[in-house]
Amino acid sequence: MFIVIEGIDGAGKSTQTKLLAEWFEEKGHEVVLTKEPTDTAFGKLIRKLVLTGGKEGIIDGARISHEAEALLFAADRAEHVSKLIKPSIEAGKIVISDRYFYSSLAYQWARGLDLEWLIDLNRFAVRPDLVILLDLPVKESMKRINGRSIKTEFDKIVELQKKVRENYLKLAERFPEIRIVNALASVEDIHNDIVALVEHELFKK
Ligand SMILES: Nc1ncnc2c1ncn2[C@@H]1O[C@H](COP(=O)(O)OP(=O)(O)O)[C@@H](O)[C@H]1O
Ligand SMILES: Cc1cn([C@H]2C[C@H](O)[C@@H](COP(=O)(O)OP(=O)(O)O)O2)c(=O)[nH]c1=O
Repeated sequence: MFIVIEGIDGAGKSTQTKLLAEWFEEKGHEVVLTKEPTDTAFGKLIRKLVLTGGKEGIIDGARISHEAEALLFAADRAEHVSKLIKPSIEAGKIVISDRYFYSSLAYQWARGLDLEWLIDLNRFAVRPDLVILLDLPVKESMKRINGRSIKTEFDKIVELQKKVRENYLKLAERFPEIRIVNALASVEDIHNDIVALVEHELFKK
């Protein structure tokens, strides 16, 4: 089974992926908890070039293009799918990813790239059984992020986060595997909502 948790920065993805992994482990399942961008060389390159917003991202004095950004995230994902996600699913493990293909659609589309191109670029990405979209207003997520020490370039741009949120909600209309969960609730209530969705998916299967 392959489950993805999506949402804008500060929605509660890392918090909920850990709780869901523990829930599966308590039921005796073997869980692979992963994230995008990954911690491989590709993920490190992305953080260096894209997320710092600092001088590392500058090549010949200009920030890398949005197209190059999208290609980097897709390259990281191609390795992630072939080396970790697919083999783990085939081995009968529960894979839970903090961000995946839908982040590329929501964020790079917000950066002005063509949605159909982004979907084509990621056609190799095996589709999850369930995608949990943690949805909340940006003013709340910003409050949560401000409590965090390290901020990425994306975190700080409120306008971008608003566009990303709108994009996610549009994607939820297009991709039936996406389920929207109210991320304004308490950590425990969100976890219970996610468990209810997972149980439904497990029994439905
Ligand atoms: N339901 C919640 N209500 C209030 N604060 C939360 C909730 N879930 C997470 N947080 C806090 O908000 C911040 C962002 O949570 P995190 O899980 O890191 O979000 P993300 O991974 O989506 O960026 C953290 O400080 C976390 O403790
Ligand atoms: C996976 C992915 C992330 N992103 C953005 C979303 C986040 O703002 C940023 C980093 O993701 P984030 O989840 O914050 O990673 P970390 O916690 O390691 O910093 O990258 C994209 O723009 N496209 C993608 O395909």
